[in-house]
Amino acid sequence: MAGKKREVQLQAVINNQSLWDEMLQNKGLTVIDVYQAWCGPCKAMQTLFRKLKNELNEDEILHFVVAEADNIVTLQPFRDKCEPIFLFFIEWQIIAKIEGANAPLVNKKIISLINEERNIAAGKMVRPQYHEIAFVDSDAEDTGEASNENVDKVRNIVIIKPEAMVTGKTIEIKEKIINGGFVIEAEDTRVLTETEVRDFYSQIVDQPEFEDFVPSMTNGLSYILVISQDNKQELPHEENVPNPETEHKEPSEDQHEMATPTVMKKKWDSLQEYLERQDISQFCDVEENVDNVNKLIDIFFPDFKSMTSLKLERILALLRPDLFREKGEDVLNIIQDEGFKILMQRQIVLSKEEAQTLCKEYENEDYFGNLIENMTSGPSLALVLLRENGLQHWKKLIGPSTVEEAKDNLPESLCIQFATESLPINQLYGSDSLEAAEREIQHFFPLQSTLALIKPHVTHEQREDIFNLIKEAGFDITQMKEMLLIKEQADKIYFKIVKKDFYKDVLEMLSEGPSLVMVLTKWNAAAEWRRLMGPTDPDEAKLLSPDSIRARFGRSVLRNAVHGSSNSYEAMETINKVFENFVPANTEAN
Ligand SMILES: Nc1ncnc2c1ncn2[C@@H]1O[C@H](COP(=O)(O)OP(=O)(O)OP(=O)(O)O)[C@@H](O)[C@H]1O
Repeated sequence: MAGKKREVQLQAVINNQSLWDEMLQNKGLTVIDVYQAWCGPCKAMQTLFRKLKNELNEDEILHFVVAEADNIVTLQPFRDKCEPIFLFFIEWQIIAKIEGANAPLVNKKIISLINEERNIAAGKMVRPQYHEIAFVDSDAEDTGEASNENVDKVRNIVIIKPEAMVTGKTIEIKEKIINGGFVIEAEDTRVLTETEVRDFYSQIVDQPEFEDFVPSMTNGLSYILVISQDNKQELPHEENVPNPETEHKEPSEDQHEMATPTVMKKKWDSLQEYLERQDISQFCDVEENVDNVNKLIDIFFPDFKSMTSLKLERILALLRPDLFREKGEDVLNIIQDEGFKILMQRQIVLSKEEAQTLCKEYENEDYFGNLIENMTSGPSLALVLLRENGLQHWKKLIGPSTVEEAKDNLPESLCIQFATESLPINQLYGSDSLEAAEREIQHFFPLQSTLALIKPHVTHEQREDIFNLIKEAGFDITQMKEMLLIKEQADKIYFKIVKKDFYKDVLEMLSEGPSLVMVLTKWNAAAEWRRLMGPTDPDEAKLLSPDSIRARFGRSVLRNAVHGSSNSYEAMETINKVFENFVPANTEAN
């Protein structure tokens, strides 16, 4: 009972308009936790509020209230939201708003406003001219970094031309775009139709050379990307601004440096400008006009709007070695229960440099040395997670970076749940922003290419189904051509079995019609493609891997629908023979 009484005193309940009007008479600072009747006030913040009230309220200038949005007209814009919202009320005005249970931020805000109130009362400062904040009823205003997303995001469409595709430039271009701090929101490889080429180049269709240009755009695969840049990105600190003199410098072959989370926060004037500076603008064309971009998104990515309204976000998460070893399974279960889809996962023993980059925020702590030793002592688990509002949700789920901070403010966070004796830090890591996530994913899950083949017996309809499976599995089709595989060509692909008795049957089967030969690219492509193909014998595939391509489209061991390189080394060799001039992605074999 005593505890309950304390709780009532901590936050006065405002659940109708007249109580709200009464509250407006409060002296000092009032912190309003806006809630909905159906999801209740934010419990996670009560420990912090209690602590602050004990520490700061001797002169009774700090008040906490919970206010029910459904019954108070002023709070109408906050109805139908379950994300906690905190309003800061001083002198008849709401002067600040924080969305989400961001304890450190709320803590800082309260302390600074109370200090200000005391200085004003002591005559040390004049009350500032407050500007009451406007409440906007917008779903885009959701939380933290995502607020005003549509206003602050600039989208461009980029087409990487067929002539660049055949040399494998796509991978380099994509890497540079990500390293420039841009986000690839959608991507697709396809042979453009004439109409699509005319739509994309609508500004130059009247030029005399245009008709000669069209075939060069329809004679092979193009790569189409929707790329966004966050207008709100702050300019980097002085030391992080890339030096224009050294900006073009490529890393050496054996140098796989991890981009630090802050280095790339450069706000470019435009994507076009950035591509030019990187010497890659000749391989691709950019559409920047907002109306044209929207029109082209509808043409190339009809599902884009519904996808982005879901705010599906990809992030990198990491379980540090102690946690992964002792409670990895438990954490993976929680991740899935929280609605995250695990797109990729791998165990990785971090290098010292990688550990230092990931632990940069602790570098001034006396335990930093131990931390680096611990981080490099055994495998961590790196994960790529996908979820609606993934970035914010993961941050909230794992809590702040140290146990100390989490203990007071977020006792239910994974930081506290999985705290260890050995180190006072959060055993889980997550990307800081979507831009950082893309760079970290690229670092921990480097791209690799493999050679894939669809055999002649596969019908056109089945090919389409296979393309869909390939795309759903996250592969880029980086290169593709139809080939009638006569012996000379077939030997390049099947060099491992040319001496086998059944090879003549393979040659006969391949001579029945054109095969479709492709380069597929994603992290761990060779192994992932073999997993998607399934066992060699379709009957075995039906038993062991019923969703695999061979189980679904294979007819016999010989006519088993598809082929793939055995490993990344074989892939490199074969791709070089079949697609001359093509530079495949293969960081593993480099
Ligand atoms: N005993 C056999 N009789 C007839 N054809 C066979 C036989 N064994 C393999 N093949 C054919 O030769 C291809 C290559 O054989 P290999 O042993 O390299 O199989 P794999 O590595 O599982 O499959 P792939 O190389 O096609 O991805 C198989 O995909 C299959 O079509």
